[in-house]
Amino acid sequence: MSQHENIHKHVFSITKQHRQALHGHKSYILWFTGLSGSGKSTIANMVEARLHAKGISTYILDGDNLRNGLNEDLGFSANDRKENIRRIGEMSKIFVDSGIVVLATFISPYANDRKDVRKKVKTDEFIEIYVKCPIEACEERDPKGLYKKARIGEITQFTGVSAPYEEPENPEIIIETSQNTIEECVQQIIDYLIDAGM
Ligand SMILES: Nc1ncnc2c1ncn2[C@@H]1O[C@H](COP(=O)(O)OS(=O)(=O)O)[C@@H](OP(=O)(O)O)[C@H]1O
Ligand SMILES: Nc1ncnc2c1ncn2[C@@H]1O[C@H](COP(=O)(O)OP(=O)(O)O)[C@@H](O)[C@H]1O
Repeated sequence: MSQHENIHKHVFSITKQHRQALHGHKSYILWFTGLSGSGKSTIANMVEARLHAKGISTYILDGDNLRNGLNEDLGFSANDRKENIRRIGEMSKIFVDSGIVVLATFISPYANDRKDVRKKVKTDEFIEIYVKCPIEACEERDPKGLYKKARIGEITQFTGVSAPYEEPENPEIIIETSQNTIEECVQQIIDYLIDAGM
């Protein structure tokens, strides 16, 4: 017997469409993926400020922040990362249903885990942004000193050093943070959203 057999979905009268109409805009997920130090949080922070200034309701879900709360029980094994991304995917879907634009900033190194999130929402509600930056540049930045610790073995399973990162094959947007300024990367995302009517 399925454990879900006795769980019945309740349909409420106020729907995503009602909430979107109240907000006056579409809701969707901007999914930032990339190495530690590639610029996910920096860019998402500025994109959110630009959207907020236009009257768009937003929320940032960030790896470090969520791992101090909802996901405090998870580490960095492949299975724990999968569960991390699964939970964030479910949360992101709830945000989309509530009419809010989600900016999710997670390394999310496994292509299949990202694909699973994509499948949870409609095609145009998931915008994958590959925050592309060579590991050498990320390591040079090392904003939290984590690469240094990973190189001397103080942190294990560190993405790009002792754990894999699978590059997105077909992301909606690629920003190259070692080639372009922060402002240029932010503008590239804003331009995409304007072109897509978001
Ligand atoms: N082993 C290891 N590998 C990668 N990252 C590590 C690790 N240990 C701690 N950290 C810190 O955790 C942040 C990444 O968390 P995420 O939830 O985004 O990771 S994942 O998507 O589940 O792979 C990551 O944040 P960012 O630097 O902002 O990417 C690090 O600060
Ligand atoms: N073009 C750029 N885009 C994003 N970040 C940049 C860029 N150029 C330099 N940086 C710097 O790189 C660092 C990126 O750190 P962070 O945003 O925390 O990365 P992540 O969230 O991916 O770990 C910041 O110190 C930021 O100022």
